[in-house]
Amino acid sequence: MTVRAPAKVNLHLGVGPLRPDGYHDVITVLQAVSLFDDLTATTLDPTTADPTAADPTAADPTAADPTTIDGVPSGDQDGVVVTVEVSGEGADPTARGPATTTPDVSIVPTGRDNIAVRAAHLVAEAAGITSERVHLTLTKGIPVAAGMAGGSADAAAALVAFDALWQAGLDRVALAGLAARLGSDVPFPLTGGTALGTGRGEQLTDVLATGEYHWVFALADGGLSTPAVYAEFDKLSEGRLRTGPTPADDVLAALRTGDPAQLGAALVNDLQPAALRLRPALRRVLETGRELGAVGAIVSGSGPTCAFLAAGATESVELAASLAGMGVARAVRRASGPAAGARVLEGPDGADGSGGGP
Ligand SMILES: C[C@](O)(CO)[C@H](O)COP(=O)(O)OP(=O)(O)OC[C@H]1O[C@@H](n2ccc(N)nc2=O)[C@H](O)[C@@H]1O
Ligand SMILES: Nc1ncnc2c1ncn2[C@@H]1O[C@H](COP(=O)(O)OP(=O)(O)OP(=O)(O)O)[C@@H](O)[C@H]1O
Repeated sequence: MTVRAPAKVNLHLGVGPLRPDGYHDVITVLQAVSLFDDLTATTLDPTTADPTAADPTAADPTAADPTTIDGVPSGDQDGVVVTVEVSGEGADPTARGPATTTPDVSIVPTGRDNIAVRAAHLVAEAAGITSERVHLTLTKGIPVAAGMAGGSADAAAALVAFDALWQAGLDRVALAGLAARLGSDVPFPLTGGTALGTGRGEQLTDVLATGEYHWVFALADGGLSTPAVYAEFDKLSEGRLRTGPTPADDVLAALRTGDPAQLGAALVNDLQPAALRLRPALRRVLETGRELGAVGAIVSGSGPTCAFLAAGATESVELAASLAGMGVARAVRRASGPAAGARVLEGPDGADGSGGGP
């Protein structure tokens, strides 16, 4: 069973003050873009050891209660064992070179703190599955800790995959409820397209959007931690009277016209000053993209990826080539939006699932 899920870019990210629960109210407009992670779930014979698997019982040092991680069952209480193998973006570099002692947010964990594993345990709980052994292969095209919701895409893909694999019969509303328990960004890659997010970003409504948008992403070396960027936002807001998050009217109006130049001029990210404080070098990346003709330039979500909107497909090819030539980014990727949400590429029997998905 293989499920593909998309990355996102925030076209508007208005952030309100810190709430008592540690989150911020946001008003955000999210667009899914054609950078994808593929998740393949393979049911294993419970009696066969998997030599490629990481230790599934490796403890999460941050988990005080070993039976849950952030309120989500960890799997310790049942016989559901999920192992993980990662390739592409964020695959553990210690597999290729000397071990590093510094924790690196841009490395994808392969233990039970992988968000796709946590999603699997949530579906197991909902479906009453108590004993299964599954191996997950994550083929990551979405950069990690990059502000493009790669982990959230994997979680959404896992929800869709395990719902189908274990015949849990979860409808869209039930899947979105489990997604919101895993993270504020997780409901969006289930549906994809373009949507308005409120609350902490998890409450989604459709928006009227016309046209196809051509994006160029400048990927950075290393990631940024989302909580650290929100904390920096709070520091920068100290002493300022912040009311609610800024509304997204300009972006919503631009999306109705389908005009990239209008959308480019309307892009807003309230987390951008915080991301730039933590990564001052991103200023030059944004300036370079603008100088090279991007009609919009913004830090994607919590960063450090910079997102550039091009006037059209041809312009995006030129912009990507020029940006790559300037050497301001680790890598440059082109993508278009809106992209579809999480969908089954191949069913459990190897059948093409292109007509399927939630
Ligand atoms: C920056 C965005 O990517 C924009 O879409 C999202 O707001 C982040 O969503 P996410 O990565 O799914 O974040 P979560 O896993 O829900 O929360 C991680 C941490 O980010 C901070 N956080 C997240 C969402 C939010 N509305 N307010 C916050 O302050 C909190 O410190 C929280 O503990
Ligand atoms: N399947 C996964 N893929 C990527 N990161 C994961 C995964 N599972 C857990 N993580 C952890 O989650 C952290 C955030 O990774 P992610 O790629 O989702 O960041 P992000 O794109 O900045 O998130 P967002 O845009 O939703 O704030 C990473 O530091 C990583 O250690």
